[in-house]
Amino acid sequence: MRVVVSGGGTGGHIYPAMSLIKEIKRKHADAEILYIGTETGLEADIVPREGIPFETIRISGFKRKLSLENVKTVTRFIMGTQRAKKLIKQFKPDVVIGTGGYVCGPVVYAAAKLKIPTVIHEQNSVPGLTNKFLSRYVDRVAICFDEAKSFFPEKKVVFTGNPRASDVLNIDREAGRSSLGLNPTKRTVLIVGGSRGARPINDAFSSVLDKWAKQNYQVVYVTGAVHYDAVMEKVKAVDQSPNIIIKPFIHNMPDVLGAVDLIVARAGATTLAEITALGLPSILIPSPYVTNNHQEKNALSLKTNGAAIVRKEQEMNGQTLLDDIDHVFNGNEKWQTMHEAALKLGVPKASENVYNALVDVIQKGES
Ligand SMILES: CC(=O)N[C@H]1[C@@H](OP(=O)(O)OP(=O)(O)OC[C@H]2O[C@@H](n3ccc(=O)[nH]c3=O)[C@H](O)[C@@H]2O)O[C@H](CO)[C@@H](O)[C@@H]1O
Repeated sequence: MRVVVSGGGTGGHIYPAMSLIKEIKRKHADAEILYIGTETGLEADIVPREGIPFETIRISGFKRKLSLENVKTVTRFIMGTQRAKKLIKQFKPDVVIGTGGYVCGPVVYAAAKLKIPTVIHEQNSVPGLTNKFLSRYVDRVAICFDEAKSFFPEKKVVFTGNPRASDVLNIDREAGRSSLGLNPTKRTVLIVGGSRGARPINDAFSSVLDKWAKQNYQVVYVTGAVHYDAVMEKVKAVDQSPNIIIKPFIHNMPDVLGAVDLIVARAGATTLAEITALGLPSILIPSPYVTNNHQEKNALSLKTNGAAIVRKEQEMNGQTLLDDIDHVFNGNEKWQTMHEAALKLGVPKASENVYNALVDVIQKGES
């Protein structure tokens, strides 16, 4: 089986692709994969690290208002499509899948024009511009929230879930614990602002640095690589507590998720797929800076089912973080109820479902 995979920019688009690649290799040990991304997205770090052949194209996203940048974007799209066509013709894939981010635009479009079977994977409840555009040309649209269905041509849609949900179930809790030096006798909360970090959450966390030390749980705090130095400056100014472990980024996130008891996070769809698969209770602070406020819609679908507490960014500060965590850990049966509600929303077979969608379009020789 020969598969071109493309998805980029942030972890939420890349990790589902990586989990799918694992599933393909589990089913076909001799499968050949080519990942097409950009030089500037997180994929340029994450994909080669896993030893997967990686090629890049240059691309940028459309601005919502008219601008000179958009003219450049169109030019890059055309050039990106030409380069993608060249790479695809050389590699000769059986199928091409895009998992979101601007880079998928030219890659999946090029594949469709070359009559190669194509699939896109939409992680969110409200799709991004690239996937909406591509849905006209592809053979299948794999979705993770029922709410996303209405944005796509009905006949192409298949509900699969997010492959990262399957991947996080193959975890080594002990490895997660020891990789961070966690105290096994204490409960742990992980605070993470999405794959690139989130300054407002960092600020809230830093504003109560002295208080974290006094809690009866331990904290793993992930700043996001670009914010690490700024957060550490503040941390150095106070006594660093053994109760807090601070990291710029976590590369073994599935193991770490398995080792913690509660997560405070943005509401990126891939994170939500992971935590529901594991039944991890969550406090979600949706990013208000994303297209159509889609993170809030992602988060509400967990809140409505009792799996998460949702806190708007404008209403969040250091004290609310402490209070919300306290509420879950010390509220009457709160943790257990949220755990059970989260588990009900998980889609553990997602990797297999997306794999089946690929096989289906190959067998039908669509396009
Ligand atoms: C700003 C933005 O546009 N964000 C979008 C992006 O988010 P973002 O990339 O932040 O998305 P997610 O929260 O969905 O996924 C983050 C992924 O990175 C992993 N991780 C994170 C931190 C870390 O230190 N280590 C690590 O491995 C997480 O486990 C997860 O697999 O894609 C998501 C999925 O389409 C969207 O829902 C988000 O709205």
